Order: sequence, then C-alpha cells, then structure tokens
Amino acid sequence: MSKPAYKRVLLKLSGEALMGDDPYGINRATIERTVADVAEVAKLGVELAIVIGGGNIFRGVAPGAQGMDRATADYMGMLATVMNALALADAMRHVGITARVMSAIGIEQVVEPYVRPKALQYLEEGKVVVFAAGTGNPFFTTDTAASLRGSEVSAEIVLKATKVDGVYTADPKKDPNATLYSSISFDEAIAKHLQVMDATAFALCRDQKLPIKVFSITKPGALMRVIMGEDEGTLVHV
Ligand SMILES: Nc1ncnc2c1ncn2[C@@H]1O[C@H](COP(=O)(O)OP(=O)(O)O)[C@@H](O)[C@H]1O
Ligand SMILES: O=c1ccn([C@@H]2O[C@H](COP(=O)(O)OP(=O)(O)O)[C@@H](O)[C@H]2O)c(=O)[nH]1
Repeated sequence: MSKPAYKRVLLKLSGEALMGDDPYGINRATIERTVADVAEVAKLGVELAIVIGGGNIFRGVAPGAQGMDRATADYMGMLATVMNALALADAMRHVGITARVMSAIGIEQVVEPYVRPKALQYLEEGKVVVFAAGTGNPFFTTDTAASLRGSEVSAEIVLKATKVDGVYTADPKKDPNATLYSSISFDEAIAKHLQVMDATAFALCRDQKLPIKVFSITKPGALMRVIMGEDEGTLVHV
C-alpha cells in the first residue's frame, strides 16, 4: 500500500461537518461519518490536529444575537466551538481514537487550556488534538485559528474541509459559471478576494509558507485522497 503524503496535518472542520442537512446543531449520522473519515486517517499513523468551527451552533442562536455587541457575539461563537469539540472528541472515543480537547479560552472545569508543548506531546503520542475556541480572540475566525495552530504545531499542511470541493473563480453557490482551480497562489487568492477563507488566514499561511488544501467535507473518500497526496480539491501555495 502507498504511504500517506504527510506526517502531521492540521485539519479544519467547519461546524457544517457536524450539521449535515439540518438547519443547525449536531446531526448524529453526520458527525459519525466525519469521525469515520478522521479515524481512517489517524489509523494510518498520520498525526492529526483539528480546529473545529462553530457555525452550526452559532447559526441557531444568531437571530437572537442581532444588534449584539460584535465581541460578545464572537465569544458566543467561540463557546459554540467548545461544544463541537466535546462532541467530536466523544464521537472519536466511540471508534477507539483517543482525542484531547484544548481550549484557547479559560474553561478549565470543562476542557484543558491550550498549552503548546502539551499539544505537541499529545501529537507525538498519536493522540488527536482538537483545538477549541478558535484563537481565543473576537474578530477572528476558526480559519485563522487553523492557520495559527497549524503554524504552531509545525503541520505540513492545513486541510480545509468545507461545503465546496475547492477554490473557485467566484463563490460557486452564487455564480454557476465559476470554475475550479486545481492550484492557486496565496497572492492571487488574496488579490482576487476569493472568500473561501478570510484574508487573515491566507496571509498567515502565506507568511509561514504553510500550504492549504481546500476540499469537500461531504464527498466520500476526499479526505483520504488528500492525505494520500492524490489529485483532490485545490492547493493554495506560496
Ligand atoms: N471563490 C470561492 N471558491 C470557493 N468557495 C467560495 C468562494 N467564495 C466564497 N466561497 C464560499 O466559501 C464557503 C466556504 O467557507 P466555510 O468557512 O466552510 O463556510 P462558512 O464560513 O460560511 O461556514 C463555501 O460555502 C463557498 O460558498
Ligand atoms: O478566533 C476566533 C474563532 C471564532 N470566533 C467566533 O466563533 C464563530 C464560529 O467560528 P466560524 O464561523 O469560524 O466557524 P465555521 O464557519 O467554521 O463553522 C465565529 O463566527 C466567531 O464569532 C471568534 O470570535 N474568534
């Protein structure tokens, strides 16, 4: 059997990865499917750090957050990612994968705080590390958290699993004529304002020379194909 293309990766899962076709929240069948994909990769011996989003929960409360102070709403969003991280780690435990959740905001009775050397130790021990609460700061996104943590743990690549199967010339959900890039440079993605990730996340990865692969969260086998270095999704590179 061929070998994985990477030894250590940072996987960014949007809240969507737990939501499925529900309007919001956590869908049991969907989380199990996501975890089965992740488990397959972990069992190959690839060291996996995960940053989980919160859109699936935050969307449910967002109407009530209207008119709210932005920073306060963002803290609610970060707490949503903590809930997702707990659900994800628990689902991993069910399939025999040991996961550790680390939070960027202090919430010690619930999960341990993010301590970089500890995260590195877990990864070396073959445990999956789930980073919760994004960067711990309002006005950021979990995509930026993925770039940050990916850099901190020296991941070889950031794998962004999302609703679309790669980076397009325009938002494919809005423009039916948009075409898929097989690869694109950070500078071009930023200059063209391609919104698949925010500019802060792109810029951090560019500066750290940390490539990003954007691929579908729903396409069966896509994560494994990416891990094996096969042609899948879009590579964003320096
Ligand atoms: N140029 C583009 N290529 C691909 N996707 C794009 C592009 N511009 C905007 N998008 C949108 O970005 C989304 C991916 O971002 P993601 O962080 O997973 O979602 P969200 O933040 O909305 O939960 C896709 O759903 C897609 O519709
Ligand atoms: O470093 C961070 C990461 C996240 N968030 C908040 O948490 C929410 C959920 O994260 P995100 O939208 O990135 O999740 P996803 O779309 O990937 O599910 C965001 O909308 C922000 O309000 C934040 O304030 N700082």
